[in-house]
Amino acid sequence: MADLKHPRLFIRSYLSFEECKELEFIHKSSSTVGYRPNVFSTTISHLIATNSSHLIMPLIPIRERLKDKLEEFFGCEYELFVEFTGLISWCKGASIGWHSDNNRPYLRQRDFAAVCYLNSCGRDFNGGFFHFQDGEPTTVMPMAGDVLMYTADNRNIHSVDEITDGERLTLTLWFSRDASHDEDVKLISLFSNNLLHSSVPDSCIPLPASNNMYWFSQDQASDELLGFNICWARLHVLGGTELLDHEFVNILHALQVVHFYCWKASALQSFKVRVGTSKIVELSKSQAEKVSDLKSLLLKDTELAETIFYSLTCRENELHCFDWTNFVAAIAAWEDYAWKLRKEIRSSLAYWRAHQSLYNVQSDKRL
Ligand SMILES: O=C(O)CCC(=O)C(=O)O
Ligand SMILES: [Fe+2]
Repeated sequence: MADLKHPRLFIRSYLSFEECKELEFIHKSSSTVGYRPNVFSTTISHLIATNSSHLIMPLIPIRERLKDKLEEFFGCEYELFVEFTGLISWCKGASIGWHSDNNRPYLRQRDFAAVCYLNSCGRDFNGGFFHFQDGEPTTVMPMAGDVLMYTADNRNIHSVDEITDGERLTLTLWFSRDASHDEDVKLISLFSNNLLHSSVPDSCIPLPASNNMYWFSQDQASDELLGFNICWARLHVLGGTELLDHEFVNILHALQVVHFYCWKASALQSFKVRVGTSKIVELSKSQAEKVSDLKSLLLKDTELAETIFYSLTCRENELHCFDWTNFVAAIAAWEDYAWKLRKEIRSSLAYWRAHQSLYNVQSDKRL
């Protein structure tokens, strides 16, 4: 190990661009308001609770690779349990001062942290540099694919500068030596209840959680008079609220499909279309009224929503415009994608239950 005084590891380009994009899709279509101001998070238990368990499948091999790498580097093979896995984004105004990650009585079980950067400073957001108080590296400028691993104790006191623009996204994991804090055991029991004993017919349509999990206001204490529903806000910044019609069972369903379209279309380099060249489908009068009623109810502070969720690239005069034909194709592709993952999770669950551990069954040599 390089530095015993400050045990840490920084690896560039550990995750591929495609892995980052897939996790971005999952987060942007599933997040809830987070645990700190201007922070949003997607936890595995939330994915399970919203009938989106299958969306954890892309996380499983990444999580496993991170754990193996961390155990190897810090010399604690087979000693660690994942205590928490989450996709976490910080928007304009979010920051955190000097701290260590086990600095609260209820966080004492945390032994290590792994932070994977899923998008890039200067391109997707501004600000948000990571600093260690002592030792090398001192400062990390987050770039998509990079990973930072460090001990959760006071040998690695760190801070994150305020985000000044855009949305900074990470996959963050904490690890513990204490088996009673193994999140896998808790998650497997949630999966089992959800996927095995469900009385409702099998479906990939997400089910939104309670409204307060999606309600953002600058002052969390204020009531629902100001602020916005983050699902509506995310659709709004993509121009997608004009597309809502009978195709979508609920707002989360629309958000997943629209973000899926954004993910796949940008991979094909055909997503950014100059203003004026796209065909937008006109809604019927009654559909338009319904959307507008919902919008006024759920997007009370449009300006704030745009400040929080507009990406930097959106502002560069290049607007995201929808091509209706591609969009209809994306609806079908999203369904295929979801069912494929659903099948995978169903076939993995028996192995997970037997081992009480979430792992990549398909690549497992024991089979
Ligand atoms: O996102 C980061 O770079 C680190 C965040 C952090 O320090 C924390 O969540 O404790
Ligand atoms: Fe931290």
